[in-house]
Formats: sequence, C-alpha cells, structure tokens
Amino acid sequence: MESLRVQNVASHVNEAIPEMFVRSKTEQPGVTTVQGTTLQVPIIDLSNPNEEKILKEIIEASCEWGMFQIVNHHIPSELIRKYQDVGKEFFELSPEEKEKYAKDPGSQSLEGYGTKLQKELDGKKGWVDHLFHKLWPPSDINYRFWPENPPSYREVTEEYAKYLHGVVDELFKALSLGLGLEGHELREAVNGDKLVHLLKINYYPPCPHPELVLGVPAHSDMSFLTLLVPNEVQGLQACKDDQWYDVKYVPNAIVVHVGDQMQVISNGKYKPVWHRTTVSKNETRMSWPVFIEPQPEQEVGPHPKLLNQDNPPKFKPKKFKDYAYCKLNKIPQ
Ligand SMILES: O=C(O)CCC(=O)C(=O)O
Ligand SMILES: [Fe+2]
Repeated sequence: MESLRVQNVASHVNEAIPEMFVRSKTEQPGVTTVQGTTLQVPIIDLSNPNEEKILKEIIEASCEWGMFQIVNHHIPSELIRKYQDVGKEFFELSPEEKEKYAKDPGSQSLEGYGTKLQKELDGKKGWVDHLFHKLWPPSDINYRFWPENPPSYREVTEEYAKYLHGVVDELFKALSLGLGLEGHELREAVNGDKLVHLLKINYYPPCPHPELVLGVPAHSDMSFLTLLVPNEVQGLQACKDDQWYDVKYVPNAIVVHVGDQMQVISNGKYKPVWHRTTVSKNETRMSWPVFIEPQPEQEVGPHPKLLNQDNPPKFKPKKFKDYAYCKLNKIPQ
C-alpha cells in the first residue's frame, strides 16, 4: 500500500490543499499567531567566563519558560552545517529510496521514515514528514534506519552526536544544581549512561496555504530535554499567556526544550514548553530535534531528595513506556 507522504502531496498541489490538512479556526496559525512579535526566549552564551551566571540563566529559563537557546556551545558551526546537509540530502532522494527506511508497519517503535499517524481528536494531519532514529546508547542503535545515502550520513551524524552528548551532560549538571542536588545526581537518578538520544528530522515542504495548516500541532515533548537545530526558515512557535508567538531563529543556536519527564523528576519546578510549528509558502523548513529520554522500562517520579512535608510529590512514578503510551493515545496520566 502506498503511504501518504506530505512531501509527495506538496509536489502535486497548486492552490487548494486537501481538507485533511486544514485546521479549525481555533488552531489556524493565520488566526492564532500574534503577528509582528517574536518571543525573546532567553539566549544563553555558554562561553561566558562567569559560570555562576550561566547556571542561573539555565535554571531561571527552565522554571519560567521551559525553553531557551544556547550559543557558543562548542559544536562547530561547520559540523552543524554538514549534519543538516546530509539530512536534507536524504529527503531529496526519490520516494522509492526513502521508503526503504520506512517505519516497520505495526511496530511500537517510532524509528524510521514516516508521516505521523494522527491521534488527534479532529483527525487532522500535520504538514510534515520525518525520519526517526536513535543516536544513543550504542546497544540500542538500529542502523537499518540510518540512511546509507548520502554516504557520509553516518560519519557526520555520529560526530554531531558525540558533541551533543557533552552539551546534554552540561545541561543535566546545571539542572541538578538548580534542584539543590549535587551536579551528578540528576543524571544518576535517570540511569544517565543509558539515556536514549532519539533523533527526529522534520521535513516541512512549502505549502500554498501556510495560514491554514500546522507542521507539528501544539504539544509538549515527552523527553527530559530536547535539543534542536532548525534550518533558517522561521516556523517554531511557543505559547505564552495563551498566545502563540514565533520563536526567533538564531544562527547556530541550539534550541532547548524542557520536556514532561523533567517536570516530573523536578516535582514541577521545571516547566515543559507548549510549542507547535508553522510552515512556509515558498521554502522548505527542516528541524533536527534530539529527544533525551528515559529507557522505556525506566520509572520516573519526583526525585526523592526533593520531597518533604512542604514539597509533597505532585506526580506518580511511572515507567516511561506507560507515560508515552498514555500521552500518544490521549489517556489522562
Ligand atoms: O520543528 C521544530 O522546530 C519543532 C518540532 C517539534 O516540536 C517536534 O518535532 O517535537
Ligand atoms: Fe516538540
């Protein structure tokens, strides 16, 4: 059976777009976006010699916004460019080539090339295709979902993953200190060496009616943290005080999202960001989020050292696979 891919739909539409992509008025970005204002989420310079200041900024941003951008993070800009180029080259392959990496039908795993099976109540589809595969831990990697074309895909992506690891460690350390724990304790509590790093490449083709559709609809990420590099086409939006704002694209910055699991382990101190994406009329937008997640069997609850009479647990411990199942099927947690 031929799968519906948004990239193929986009290459055939001229004016009218299929109804399954048209959002209700309450969601349409043309109606719901605050025009002309970008959201100035904190931009944190990791090369600042004042480490106390960096720490304070990361903690404050995670409490108030659940989102920040980091610059001077030691991942070379040349490497980011190559990493984005190889991902883009994959999506420019023929449909037949890409389908070799299609998600296994019926599999519970997210890995592979695909288009989201809608679990949304109104059954609308996002204007986006994606490729998911793991970057870490090595024992969990399934290279069957890593493109063999372009040939440098694996080498470049592994190099990026190595650098990203260092950034993830730094962020966990800062967030651990922000909870009043030792720097190593947060990572240790979540079986840190086994944390899954799951890459998703989002491919949002041009759309004749960007004001009517969404790429990824409003959500928070299930991860502890998500570290994302977009291309230069504007599209990420975040919700603040019930309004949707564009998040400004900053060249070479990594966008960090606080995810649901971080909210749980911090007993509500760190807030996940509510976000969505819009698409462009004439340009292809792409983004490369890496979700830093627990192993499926890992139980995540508020860190025991944070709990006392004044700070009772706000969340029940839950295996990540159960959390994910409820979230994906819209079952209350
Ligand atoms: O494309 C983006 O900037 C964000 C995508 C996103 O939120 C997601 O895939 O979870
Ligand atoms: Fe997201």
